[in-house]
Amino acid sequence: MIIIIDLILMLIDLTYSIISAIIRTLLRPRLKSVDGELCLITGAGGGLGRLFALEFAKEGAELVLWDCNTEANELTAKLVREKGVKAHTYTVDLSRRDNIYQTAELVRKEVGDVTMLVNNAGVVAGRRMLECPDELLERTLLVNCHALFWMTKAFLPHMKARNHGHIVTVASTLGLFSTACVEDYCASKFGAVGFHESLTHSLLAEEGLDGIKTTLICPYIVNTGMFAGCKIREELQGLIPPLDPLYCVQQSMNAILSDQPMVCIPRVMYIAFLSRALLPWDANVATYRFMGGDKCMYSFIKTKEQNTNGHVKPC
Ligand SMILES: NC(=O)C1=CN([C@@H]2O[C@H](COP(=O)(O)OP(=O)(O)OC[C@H]3O[C@@H](n4cnc5c(N)ncnc54)[C@H](OP(=O)(O)O)[C@@H]3O)[C@@H](O)[C@H]2O)C=CC1
Ligand SMILES: CC1=C(/C=C/C(C)=C/C=C/C(C)=C/C=O)C(C)(C)CCC1
Repeated sequence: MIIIIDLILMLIDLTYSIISAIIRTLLRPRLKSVDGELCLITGAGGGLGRLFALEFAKEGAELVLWDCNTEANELTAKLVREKGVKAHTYTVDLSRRDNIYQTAELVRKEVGDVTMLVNNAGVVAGRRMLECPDELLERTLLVNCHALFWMTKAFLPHMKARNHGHIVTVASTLGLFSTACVEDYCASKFGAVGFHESLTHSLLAEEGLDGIKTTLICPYIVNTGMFAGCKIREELQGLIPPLDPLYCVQQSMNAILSDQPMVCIPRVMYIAFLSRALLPWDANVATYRFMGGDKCMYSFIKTKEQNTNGHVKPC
């Protein structure tokens, strides 16, 4: 008998979530205020990270900016301060767990408890696996995936103590479906998606933690330079163009500020995600070949080779 009641309650919940998701998609959802929040952004010296900092500053959040590139990070801080917002910079190598924990402690002492965490920093080896130094492949996993564990372990306890906070994971569409020649990146982003989802389930399952929100962001190619050269079949490029970084960040901000659990940017990427799960493997291979998704990284790898001259930029 109880199971029947539970089943009816579950079906009501399910219908309600579908209807509210549709309404959220069609109407403009109410956005929360982040005025007075302490927001930490990793990779703040780079493309999306800097734009996230500027958007959060516009919304009135105080900022803690982490990057391994001190100069680029200071420039972000300068731009943020010009908006009359406080910004605190830290030079951190996210591939080093000890460095993350030490810097987190320093932030707690010098600034206070972080209430919003935007795990944005990411790297990609950009070489064919068999020709790539092991350390470079390993670095992708450390920065894009392992660092999520250490960041969460460092900052979640204080959010839990106050039942207040928000953890944002900037993953990728390549965390939902994959392509050739980016094994390190796909493994790390699939890992990031899995980590994020499990963390979200853990928070939902624990009583009294309804004040801690999570958002997973899965963008397609963004014109920041990170994936310069990556392209699909020429005739289809106009149909699914690379994203403008500001558009990507504004769409992400809408998702974050409306406490949306996940967003694919652009929305058409949900179709690729769904077809990966629903269609037979060979059917996906056929659509990849037709759309140029199978070899989309070839020119990226070539461009990266030319830009770096075969050298690895140390963090
Ligand atoms: N660009 C794209 O097409 C897409 C990007 N994404 C994801 O979005 C996020 C942001 O990407 P994007 O802005 O394009 O990337 P960028 O390379 O422009 O910026 C990344 C920033 O992170 C910093 N960083 C790299 N490694 C470390 C490290 N070990 N410790 C601390 N900071 C580090 C970089 O510093 P430095 O410059 O010195 O290396 C850089 O400032 C990433 O997670 C990426 O995977 C998702 C989908 C598409
Ligand atoms: C594989 C594939 C596609 C191409 C996807 C690309 C090119 C994704 C690039 C993503 C990047 C660069 C993410 C970075 O984090 C299509 C055409 C959508 C069709 C379905 C299969």
